[in-house]
Amino acid sequence: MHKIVFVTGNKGKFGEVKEILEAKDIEVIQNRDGYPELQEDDLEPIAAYGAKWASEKLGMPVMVDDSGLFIKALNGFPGPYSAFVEENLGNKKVLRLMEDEKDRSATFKSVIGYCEPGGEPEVFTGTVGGNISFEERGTGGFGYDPIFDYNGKTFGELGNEEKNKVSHRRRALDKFFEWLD
Ligand SMILES: O=P(O)(O)OP(=O)(O)OP(=O)(O)OC[C@H]1O[C@@H](n2cnc3c(O)ncnc32)[C@H](O)[C@@H]1O
Ligand SMILES: [Mg+2]
Repeated sequence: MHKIVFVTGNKGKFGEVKEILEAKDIEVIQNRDGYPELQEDDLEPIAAYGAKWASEKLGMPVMVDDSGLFIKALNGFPGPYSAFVEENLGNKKVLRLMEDEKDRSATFKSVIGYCEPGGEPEVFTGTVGGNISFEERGTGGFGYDPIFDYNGKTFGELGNEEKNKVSHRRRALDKFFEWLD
């Protein structure tokens, strides 16, 4: 049986990952110490570096999840700056930026970084396409979920179980499981 430390300060991410991993008989423990986040245009190098750094520091197999929302009409913004934008601007301001945009398409992306002490990091990427809604809807999930419309319902309206079947995070974790086996 695998036992993995998930380094994240995000309660929503941890809850989702725990549910998905436990169904696969993988034990996951949260560590909130964080890791140095590289300033990069994409998420893969950030997740790879974070996983390597934290596994060496903790001396255990570690996973991290660097994720973000890429909005087409905003040239991929907030992308790697998703955490900063969520904390400092919030969903209402993102909706304001999108006020006059007809093309509402957006991609959620999750990059799982995994590393064992002394090893090299692996990364697994999952994406899901949707549209930025015109208003916040739903109270489930976290972060950008209330403004990400997937087939007519926002991730905030879907509920955890449904979100976990189709989310970017789920798709990245499925690749991770395939590799782990
Ligand atoms: O400690 P870490 O794991 O870094 O937690 P974080 O919240 O800082 O996470 P990121 O650096 O990966 O930034 C991603 C941002 O995108 C948001 N986000 C990521 N996945 C999401 C999801 O499934 N639904 C809604 N928002 C999401 C998340 O809340 C952050 O604001
Ligand atoms: Mg972060």
